[in-house]
Amino acid sequence: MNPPINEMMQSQIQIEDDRTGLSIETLRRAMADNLFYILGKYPAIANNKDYYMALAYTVRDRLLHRWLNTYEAYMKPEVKIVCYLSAEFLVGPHLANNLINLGIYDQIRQAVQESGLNLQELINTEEEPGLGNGGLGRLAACYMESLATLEVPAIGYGIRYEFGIFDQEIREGWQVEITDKWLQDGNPWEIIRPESEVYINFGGRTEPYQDDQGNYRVRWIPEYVVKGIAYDTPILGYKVNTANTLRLWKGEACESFNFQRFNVGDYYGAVDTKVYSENLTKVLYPNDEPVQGKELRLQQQYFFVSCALQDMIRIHLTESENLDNFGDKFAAQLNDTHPSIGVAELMRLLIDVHHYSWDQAWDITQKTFAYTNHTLLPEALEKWPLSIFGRLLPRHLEIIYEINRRFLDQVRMKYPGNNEKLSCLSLIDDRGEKYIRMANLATVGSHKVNGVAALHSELVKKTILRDFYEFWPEKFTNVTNGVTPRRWMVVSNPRLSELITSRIGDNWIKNLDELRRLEQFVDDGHFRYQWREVKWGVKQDLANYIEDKLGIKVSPDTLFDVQVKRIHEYKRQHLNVLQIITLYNRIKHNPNLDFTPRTCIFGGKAAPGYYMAKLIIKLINSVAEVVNKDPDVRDRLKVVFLPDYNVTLGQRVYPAADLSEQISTAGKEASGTGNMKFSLNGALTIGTYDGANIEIRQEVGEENFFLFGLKTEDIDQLRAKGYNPWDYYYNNPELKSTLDLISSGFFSHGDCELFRPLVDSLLHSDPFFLFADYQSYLECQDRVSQAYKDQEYWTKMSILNVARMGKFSSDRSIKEYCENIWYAKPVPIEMKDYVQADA
Ligand SMILES: [N-]=[N+]=N[C@]1([C@H](N)O)O[C@H](CO)[C@@H](O)[C@H](O)[C@H]1O
Repeated sequence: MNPPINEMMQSQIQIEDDRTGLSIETLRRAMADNLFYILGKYPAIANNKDYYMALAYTVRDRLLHRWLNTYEAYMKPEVKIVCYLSAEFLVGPHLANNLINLGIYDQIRQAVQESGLNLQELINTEEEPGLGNGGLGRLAACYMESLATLEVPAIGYGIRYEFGIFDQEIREGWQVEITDKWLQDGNPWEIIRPESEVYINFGGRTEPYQDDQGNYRVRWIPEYVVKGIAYDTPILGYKVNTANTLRLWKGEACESFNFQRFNVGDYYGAVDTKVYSENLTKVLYPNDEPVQGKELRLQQQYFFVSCALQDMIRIHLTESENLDNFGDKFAAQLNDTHPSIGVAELMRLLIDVHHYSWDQAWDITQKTFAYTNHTLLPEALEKWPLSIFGRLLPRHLEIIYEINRRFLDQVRMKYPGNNEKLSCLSLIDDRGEKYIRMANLATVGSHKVNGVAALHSELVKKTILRDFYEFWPEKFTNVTNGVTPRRWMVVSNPRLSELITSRIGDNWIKNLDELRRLEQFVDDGHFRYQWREVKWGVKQDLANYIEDKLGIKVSPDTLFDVQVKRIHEYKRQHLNVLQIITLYNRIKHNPNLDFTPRTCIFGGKAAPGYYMAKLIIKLINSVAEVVNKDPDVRDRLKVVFLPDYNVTLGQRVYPAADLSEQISTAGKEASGTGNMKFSLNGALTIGTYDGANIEIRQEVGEENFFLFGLKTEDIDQLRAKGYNPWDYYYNNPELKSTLDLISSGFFSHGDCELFRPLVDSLLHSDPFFLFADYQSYLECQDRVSQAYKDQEYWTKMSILNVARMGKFSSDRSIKEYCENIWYAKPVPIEMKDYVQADA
């Protein structure tokens, strides 16, 4: 017999309080309940991983109301949703960030403490989802967090790789890649959505036919079909009710087991479609920039994009008759060309499945899509051989031909008889083996194209997309990258955040321009003292981590000179090493040299197939081995390579830096985002006139930025008149002795061959102009050493750097995308109780 209503409501409210209450007692009980009922453990047999999971579920309970209220609010036809299509989302660990964005960090810390546990230890047990390579993937994550904090409806669409970016181990100085089993202990932050399944075709052929109304149509008869299943992760805004969704797709077999095959003993055949389908989303391609034209990569791209577009159409048709206003409901951003097949896929879905005319479909497509370019590197511009493309996506090839035919008709109109223009603008590169140019497809199919920093966007218009810019100047714009201050300041650097808040309140966390108010305290000696104390404390933490992980003793009294980012020749980690060897030589030649003690810290993964990048890692570790134990150096110079650099380690490193190395060859780093994270944590930048360095210098003031090196125009002139690295080698004794020391085998136990490929590449071609910038860099580093001696002066520059970095919040970037590209507006979420909630 059911209990009387109010008793039921009472127990319901009780349950509700248990699952959303924030009193310390309720939180403690919730953790204990989850440990028992979800993890099936009791304290005596539980470890930190179990407690972490129990806590994660406790926190998840306290965001579900926001999440479901947000989801429901977006289902209204008038609500425009931003869909961020990205092959990478480098979200980082969730727990600490969710506690900060829910505003419950202190309650949870107390509840965990009263349970006899340590919150930071539980936070450190979380395995981060490494679903990205570097800047592009992390930018997508910062943007998703800012979209939620600004209460802009958004869905992030991507791939749920079973194995993310490899874990990096360093063995005898060499990088070794370890499979990233991030899911092995389960993932409490995602919810599977079986009802979201969609079907994705591959291969086969197309067939024209006439439908019942006599319309000519085309059907696609695929060779095989894969099922796409969505896994949703909530993306919380900071202290708002909004919780947007990151919807990542996993490939599954339509039929996971074929009994007929099994019955005839064909055991592999019985599961091959299962293996094939799941392989699709098995692993992330570990290349940051250079593309690998592997068929599986194109399959991955088409898979998640088709899942996303079918899902968007399903959402639209739950509230609208047809897809006429699809471009008003959704703004789909192409995060580089990786999802650009979406242009042809939306055309296919609109024409073949929903029977729109070509022109109607094309209007909807161009209105829906916008494209962000993230790199100028020629080897990073995706182009697919027609052979692979046509075999895998026969219908899309037909559609791309038709898009191209109609587009080139327009081009002929504007440039009659100009075949050069036609072949430059064509979606098809038909010189030699034919290719589909994905950047051209993305540009033609989008209403807006943007670069990621002012210089980069100008170079996009002047170089790789020049002809398109001349054809459609109004399409091109810039949105300089940004980073979220929640993860990169509040979560990563609580001590600095508290010091800032103690002086200007905490509005800066949601309105980063407020940091400017710190300027009034730059002449306050006590504030500068507090500023240095915070930095010293964080440096001590990193020093402890380095000793614990690597057994290397470094002192927080030294200048922490840090370069962390993917290893790539254009990022010039090897120029930094040349500088270190030069400093070492100076000490060796004059041990009593007046030397500002320095700890040079590196971190970053090299793409497994990128030999030169791996050799650079080996060189860094080899130089470290010699310098760190050389008695003449007397600990005044230390070199450290931090293994397995990722978001979690970044959160340790950015707050601890004094000097941020942003030394790419001018014109090569589209933007950089690490540069912003360092500066927001009080590090001063030594950098070239490249990417967002330029805008950081403009904001913080030239006097608070250590600029060196050639600008893009200088590099172009040098290249034009013929650049001979040997000239620099013979005319600069310090450079020569530095190179000669490497060639002599001094850092490789006498093996002169080990680093020859690197030395030869520099002496014979030096494609990234290290020699040309070497002297300017060394002199700039001397200025840094001088400046660091005057700690009051350095602290003033550090405070001014933070105070003037407001522009580089990803909130500002998202506001620009909303105003100039997506035409999307905030939709504040009213919290409705699904059951009596007292959160
Ligand atoms: N691909 N890609 N490009 C990059 C980074 N490597 O991920 O995108 C990042 C995000 O836009 C940029 O900051 C960076 O300069 C650029 O090289």
